[in-house]
Amino acid sequence: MKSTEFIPQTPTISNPQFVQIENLTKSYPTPGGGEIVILDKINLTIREDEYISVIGHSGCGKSTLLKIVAGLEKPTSGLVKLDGKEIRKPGSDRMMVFQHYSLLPWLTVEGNIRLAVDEVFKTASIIEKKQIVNEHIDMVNLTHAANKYPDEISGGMKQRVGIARALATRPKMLLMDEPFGALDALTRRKLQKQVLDIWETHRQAVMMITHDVDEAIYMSDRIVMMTNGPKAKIGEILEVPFLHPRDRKQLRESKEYYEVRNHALNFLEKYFTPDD
Ligand SMILES: Nc1ncnc2c1ncn2[C@@H]1O[C@H](COP(=O)(O)OP(=O)(O)OP(=O)(O)O)[C@@H](O)[C@H]1O
Repeated sequence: MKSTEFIPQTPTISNPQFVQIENLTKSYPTPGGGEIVILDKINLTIREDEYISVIGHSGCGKSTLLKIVAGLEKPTSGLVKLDGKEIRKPGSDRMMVFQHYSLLPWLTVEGNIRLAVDEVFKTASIIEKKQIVNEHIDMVNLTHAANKYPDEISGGMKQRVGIARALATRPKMLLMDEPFGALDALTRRKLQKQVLDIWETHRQAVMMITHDVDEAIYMSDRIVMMTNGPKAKIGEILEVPFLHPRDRKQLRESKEYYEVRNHALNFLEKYFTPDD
């Protein structure tokens, strides 16, 4: 028996209202001098260790919602709080992963991650920073490519660098906008698993936009389903009734998986418009 088994485990209490989106509305001006309401009175809370997916038809305002939580856009009315504090601008407590990798081409894999670590851990020693960088390169299995430049690695590897870069700054929340959307099917599956493995060991709040219902079910605790825009609302929130860690094959063998899947697909179908 390992000695650690005698150590009493302190139950971790996760803040159920870590992220609070309250009555959030977002409008944009129209060329005619009016305004168009994109998001209409959105209310949502996210737990400190919860993985949320957001699905909805193209143009309904998913990215706009994510950008407001990131602090890149301001709500027209309503607010978003993170850990009790109102979000007014971007901060290192929230990191984003985009569909397109946004790496600096003149820096190596290590250099790209190092830049973010230097920016956030200003007072850490060189050795500490190097350790953080190496740990995260290793976490996404890129140690062999640490000295390569972005144009020398594949799309999947670039996305792993983007994920390692976001995680290396130890954010309280990870915001991902279709992070696997640009990848081929096999790479996408591998990276979904890798991200889920990392999240299962280092739980944090995640908000991920996806168009893929299977991805949402495999990865998230709840699926936020948005109605079509303009004036998009949260139509329904679907609980995903599977414990972590998850195994894709076991999920597919369960009847509940298809119930959840059909429920989500029926929701999307209901809001389908022919020009989608
Ligand atoms: N800066 C802006 N000014 C005016 N309108 C905008 C602006 N940004 C987004 N919009 C509009 O807001 C709506 C929602 O856009 P958003 O990108 O959030 O949708 P989405 O659900 O993420 O779409 P997709 O799934 O296609 O990425 C769209 O009609 C878009 O044209």
